[in-house]
Amino acid sequence: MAAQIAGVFEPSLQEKISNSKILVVGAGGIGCEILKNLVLSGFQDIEIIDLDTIDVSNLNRQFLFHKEHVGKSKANVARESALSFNPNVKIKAYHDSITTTNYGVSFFQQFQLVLNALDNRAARNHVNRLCLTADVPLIESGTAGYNGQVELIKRGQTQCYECTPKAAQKSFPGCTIRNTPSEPIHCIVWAKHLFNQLFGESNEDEDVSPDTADPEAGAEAGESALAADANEKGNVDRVNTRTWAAQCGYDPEKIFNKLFYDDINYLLSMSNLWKSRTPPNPAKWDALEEDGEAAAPTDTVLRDQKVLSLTESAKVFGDAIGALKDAFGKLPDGDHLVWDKDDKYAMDFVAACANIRAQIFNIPRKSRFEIKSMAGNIIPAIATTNAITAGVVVMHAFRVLKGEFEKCKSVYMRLRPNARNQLFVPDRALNPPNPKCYVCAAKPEVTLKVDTKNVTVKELRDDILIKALNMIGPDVTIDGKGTIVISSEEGETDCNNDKKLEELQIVDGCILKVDDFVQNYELTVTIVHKDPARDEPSFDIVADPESLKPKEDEPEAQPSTSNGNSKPSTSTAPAADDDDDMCIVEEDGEKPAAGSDEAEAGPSGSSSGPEKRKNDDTEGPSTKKARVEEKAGEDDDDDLIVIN
Ligand SMILES: Nc1ncnc2c1ncn2[C@@H]1O[C@H](COP(=O)(O)OP(=O)(O)OP(=O)(O)O)[C@@H](O)[C@H]1O
Ligand SMILES: [Zn+2]
Repeated sequence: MAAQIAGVFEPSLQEKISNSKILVVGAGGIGCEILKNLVLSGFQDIEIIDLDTIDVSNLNRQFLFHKEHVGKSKANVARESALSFNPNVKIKAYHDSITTTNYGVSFFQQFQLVLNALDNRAARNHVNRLCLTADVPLIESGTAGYNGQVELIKRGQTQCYECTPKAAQKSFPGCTIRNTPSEPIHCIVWAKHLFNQLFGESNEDEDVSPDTADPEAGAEAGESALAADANEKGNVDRVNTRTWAAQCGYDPEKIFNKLFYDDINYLLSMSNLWKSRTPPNPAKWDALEEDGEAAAPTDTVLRDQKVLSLTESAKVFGDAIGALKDAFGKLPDGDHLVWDKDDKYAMDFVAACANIRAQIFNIPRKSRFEIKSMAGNIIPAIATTNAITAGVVVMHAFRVLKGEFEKCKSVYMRLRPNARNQLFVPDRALNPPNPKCYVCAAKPEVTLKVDTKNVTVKELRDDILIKALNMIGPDVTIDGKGTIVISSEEGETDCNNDKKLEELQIVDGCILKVDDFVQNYELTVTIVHKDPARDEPSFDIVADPESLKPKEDEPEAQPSTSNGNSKPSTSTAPAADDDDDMCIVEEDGEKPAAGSDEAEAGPSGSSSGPEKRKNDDTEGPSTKKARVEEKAGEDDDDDLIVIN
């Protein structure tokens, strides 16, 4: 191993490599490469954590895993395979999520360095917070296709992962999904929601029935649209969708007619919606056979590539419902299916429903392959990008161990050389912390613009604090009064769950103190009431209260990257006047010295091996909902910052 061979590294680094304890979070595409690099570099004490098991689709690039490992823990198998390179290394593997309470601040404090090799924002945010609290340097990395990025996060010296707002997660307003879809993706999202309503973890926000509370439908929704059926929230849930489907024995014809005929007629009766839109055409099961088209193709290639007709989609729909009903029936009571694009019937179901709904709403239908990419938000994973990225991560690790933080400038990998002929573009300098960051600032605070009349305490906890602000178990008190609104102790404040915020005096101007014990994170939240318009979310989080001031006070526009991440004004753009060589530039214009550890360990920018494209069925298991959402909306621009 390199550190054990005299002369490869300078002696002080050699010693640090041998004596440092390193945590690798994630044993996927980048994680496998990092672990191999660490072991071959001579690290002696490594811990690795991954919550997932090995999928056959990982094998093309996660080279520590082989066919016989499919279904086994990624962390454990990665450990075993890495030990085969060097059985003398101490590697501890955890088959677990890093976001559980088992891995608190004291766990993180054991390590000299943490290396993230994750694929979702929620876990990244969490590790970011714990490393800040534990004051352990974190090297964050990610790839998206041919693009990659490595950055150092060090408390007080660099930006943290949450210093700059990330591109908003691609989500769609409920009434567009439920009432007025206009793009294929709207139908795909609706179909995934339907899957959950029938077989998955049902979620009130994922209702698929017509929404009579749609402000655009106006008063008419109440008059002519069978308002008697609507519940107080305006949803047509005469009976819970799953209960109803179970009562009718998951009969495909009945389900089809309810979703695609009755509900569509209901929507048609909300005539305000169709004043400036093409109205939908309800479809009836009986009428389909007359279409006389061939049965759905059984050949897999054809099945994936062909754009199925309404009749063909209905056939696929029927078959999928039958298979999913059987799978659901075999689960223990209270358990549910999890949508997975690699599960044939789960995917068939979504593709068929999306296409049937698209046809009804005069939206172009898509092939199963296209729907799968959109539903799974797939960006191809490229083995070479992962390998190069992991190489840069470990080079940064060496610098961190040497205390050379200023040399750990963020590095961006691109598909094509830029004007300076660089494939690896480093920032000019470290990006300093954003003093207004709602995570790493001395006194983190945000302004929450929220519909205090309609948003409930439960929504404040689940949708805002946990989902949007990425907390694990928040405790919330009203500042000044000390009233406990939300407690992380189970059941303690359940009586508040369904209360609207204003009922608890959480109104315009109110200040909340939020404390997440697991993350050791305290946040001050100032409430600003808002009345959302149609298609507008019921809340916005504004990290910088200055931006609420009138426009004339607005400061100069901040530079932003192509994915919408705006950097603080102190941030630096990738160096424009660096050396022309296709290598990582150490300082402006300075190349790694031949024979230095960087030169030895560094990836050669122009030596990309054959690129393996991710095949179409490579997304990880769907237990990782947040991951799927995260990838949505990311573009493939050369300037890309984020991250697979
Ligand atoms: N909270 C978490 N705790 C531990 N490991 C996590 C957590 N969230 C994600 N991971 C792991 O991070 C790894 C990221 O690797 P990668 O991006 O290659 O994903 P993948 O699921 O292996 O591949 P793909 O998504 O491309 O099919 C995965 O193995 C995933 O299980
Ligand atoms: Zn920050």
